[in-house]
Amino acid sequence: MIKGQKINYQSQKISILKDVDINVGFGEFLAIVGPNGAGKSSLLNLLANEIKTDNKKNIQFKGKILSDWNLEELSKHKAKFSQHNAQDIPLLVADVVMMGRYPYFSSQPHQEDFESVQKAMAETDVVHFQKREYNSLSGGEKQRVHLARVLAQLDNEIENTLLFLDEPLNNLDIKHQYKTLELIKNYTKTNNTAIVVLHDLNLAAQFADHILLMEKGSVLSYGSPEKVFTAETISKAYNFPCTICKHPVNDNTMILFG
Ligand SMILES: Nc1ncnc2c1ncn2[C@@H]1O[C@H](COP(=O)(O)OP(=O)(O)OP(=O)(O)O)[C@@H](O)[C@H]1O
Repeated sequence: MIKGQKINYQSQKISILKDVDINVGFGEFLAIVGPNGAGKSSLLNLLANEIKTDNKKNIQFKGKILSDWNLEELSKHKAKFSQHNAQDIPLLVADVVMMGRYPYFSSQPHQEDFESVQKAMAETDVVHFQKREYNSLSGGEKQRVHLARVLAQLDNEIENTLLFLDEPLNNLDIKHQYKTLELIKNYTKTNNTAIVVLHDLNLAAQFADHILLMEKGSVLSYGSPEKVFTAETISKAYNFPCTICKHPVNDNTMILFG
């Protein structure tokens, strides 16, 4: 679906990404993890075509160089949920979700746009807020509205779409954290791909197919949760002690800190 070789990125002469290799397939759930400042958001922004750089020739999306894509066409193949969503949008909730449909109509939304909005709002449990002012919602409720917006953006006939999510669990209560990860997992089960920045390593181990662990702009480890999440690797990345064991219920890799 998307691959990049030796991705380097610098801003204001500071090197932010160094020789990052990445290859994410159709139907894959990739979690990008790592300590603060490791370069996770920068990598996501670069892959999502949201950073202006000359260095995009070595990123290919669906077999075509990322910078060669027509932007309108690209917006129907991939969507991105940002870490810092706008907190002040003077619109009703349903109209914020409709923003995801902008690539599909010019002046007035069509019936299918309204249907996509309703479907996406149901998936993220915000239907009951749809006529509320977006600005009146809580932080977690606003997050779910933006999640609905990006889902509505990718509700189309294209076979393999790609969702980028930068810390989608911020502000969410435990039930909505799990519901969101289950939603992303189900999205990947129909051959779509999700690349998700997560801070909770145990949730990453439980839901992701592969983990990309970053440290200081480079890839420290990349592979299955069992391969990446060793006590030695995690302690090195986070400079914090941990123990690895098996989750007593689902047998997934479990990390205990301290
Ligand atoms: N435009 C910029 N100019 C200078 N430095 C930058 C710029 N953008 C990012 N950085 C720096 O690059 C590093 C990586 O930032 P990035 O936001 O990608 O990290 P992150 O892994 O997503 O961190 P966090 O977990 O805190 O969100 C940080 O040290 C950050 O301060």
